[in-house]
Amino acid sequence: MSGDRSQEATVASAQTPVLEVRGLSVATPDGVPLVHDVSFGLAPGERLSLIGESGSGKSLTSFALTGLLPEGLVASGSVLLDGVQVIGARERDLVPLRGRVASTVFQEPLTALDPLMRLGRQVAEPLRRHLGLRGDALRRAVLDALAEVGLPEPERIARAYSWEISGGQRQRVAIAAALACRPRLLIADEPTTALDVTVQADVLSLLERLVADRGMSLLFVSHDLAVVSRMAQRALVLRAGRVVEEGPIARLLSEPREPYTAELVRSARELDAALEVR
Ligand SMILES: Nc1ncnc2c1ncn2[C@@H]1O[C@H](COP(=O)(O)OP(=O)(O)OP(=O)(O)O)[C@@H](O)[C@H]1O
Repeated sequence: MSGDRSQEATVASAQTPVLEVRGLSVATPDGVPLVHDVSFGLAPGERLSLIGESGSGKSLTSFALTGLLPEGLVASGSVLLDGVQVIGARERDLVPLRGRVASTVFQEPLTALDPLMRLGRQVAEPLRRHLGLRGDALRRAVLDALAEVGLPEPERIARAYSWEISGGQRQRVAIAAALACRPRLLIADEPTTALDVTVQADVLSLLERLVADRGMSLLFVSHDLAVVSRMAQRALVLRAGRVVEEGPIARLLSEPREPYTAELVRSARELDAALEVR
């Protein structure tokens, strides 16, 4: 009987949408709208991208999903994360969701990592808090998490500080910490923009592999259409805080309906062509 019930619970959780966003808006304290009426959903294992030029509201939208908006900004509408309402929730009700249900990897790993704390402790933190691991089990889980993101010599990296390793390695450590507790959703906000071009491709391959192997849902935030078309199946195009177009990426690239999307596609192609000429 209890076996049946636990099986039912697993099935129900696999079917619950990971994320359901309805009419999400973000405004300044004096009411200036920065994000307006954004809606979308993410099914288990689905990969969606938010694209748009700088300042279009991609980051504020992604911060609002886990209640991480900058001080003073106000979110309204509805964000159901694994069935839990994020808008208006108390901070102490959101903490258990971050890292456990949804994790964010940011553009600049230096801001995600504490320069005064050994990297191993930073990967250990979510494993201790969410999974209650201690002692040897915790040490092993930290080394496994570092090895899984392709870091050589995980023991050395665990003892190092963030300023002692390269930018690409730092982003791998940030990914290890974000994914240590096997969240259902990864929010990746321009995760390779701050990295050298040679390292970018490796980090994208790593994210692709982890998302596929674990059947995670992915919200991939980027201004770079080439990267987006590799990482996601569907995209929302944001402009000045509003969704102007959405659909499968192949269709957005071949038949953009909005002039703004067409412009994004055109500048991406121009950049590609310029690189080929060189
Ligand atoms: N704390 C804040 N207070 C007031 N306005 C803000 C704040 N943070 C962001 N904004 C404004 O909100 C708009 C959307 O910003 P957001 O960072 O979401 O854009 P973005 O599309 O992620 O751009 P980028 O790719 O440059 O990060 C911008 O006009 C930005 O100036």
